[in-house]
Amino acid sequence: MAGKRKLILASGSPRRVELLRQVGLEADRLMPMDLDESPLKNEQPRSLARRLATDKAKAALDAIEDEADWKGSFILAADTVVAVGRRVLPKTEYSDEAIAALNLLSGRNHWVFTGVCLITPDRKVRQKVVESKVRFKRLSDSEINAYILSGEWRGKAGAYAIQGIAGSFVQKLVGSYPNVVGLPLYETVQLLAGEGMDVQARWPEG
Ligand SMILES: Cc1cn([C@H]2C[C@H](O)[C@@H](COP(=O)(O)OP(=O)(O)OP(=O)(O)O)O2)c(=O)[nH]c1=O
Repeated sequence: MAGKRKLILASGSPRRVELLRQVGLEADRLMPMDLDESPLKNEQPRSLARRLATDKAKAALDAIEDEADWKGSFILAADTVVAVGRRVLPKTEYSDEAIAALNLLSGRNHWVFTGVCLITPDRKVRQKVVESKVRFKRLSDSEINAYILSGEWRGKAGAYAIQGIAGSFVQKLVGSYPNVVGLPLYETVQLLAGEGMDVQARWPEG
């Protein structure tokens, strides 16, 4: 019966909705979960991505506790973390922190980790962390200033969005492009299918 279960996306991210839709999966419900996303002391970027994805999914599970119609749903959540070495870059809110982050990324490799958590209808908790290595070209001050004016860095992990102007900063990407945007598609669909979702039955007809 898991094939017919509903899918809750524990997210408020329009990018995650769009990425799921791209592979023929429409979430039946969106549940943005507002959590404190600060890293714990000495927490590695990969562990942070896994923990936050899991906390978002579990928070959604708690929230539907009294909703009989949604109890046996799949719950999917994700969290994307940008890191240089062990250092986690913030989701930038202010231009000075965005300038600092972009200077750090300039001419270097960094890692993007996206944690994905799936809670199954029988409440098993499945997790994956997908990593991608991204190399930015060297950014001049004038490029950084112009990028700041674009506003595309606002609220973004690592102060950039690869799906926008910053796509032109990327010299090399080893891993998964949708993972950098916010949801690794191959791994997410593997997780869902592996836990009994009839993925193809959800594909739209054209
Ligand atoms: C590196 C990178 C980050 N981002 C953004 C997406 C997110 O805003 C942010 C990662 O934050 P997340 O906490 O993973 O996601 P979110 O807060 O947007 O959504 P949710 O409700 O699911 O928690 O970085 C991009 O859009 N493109 C990129 O290339």
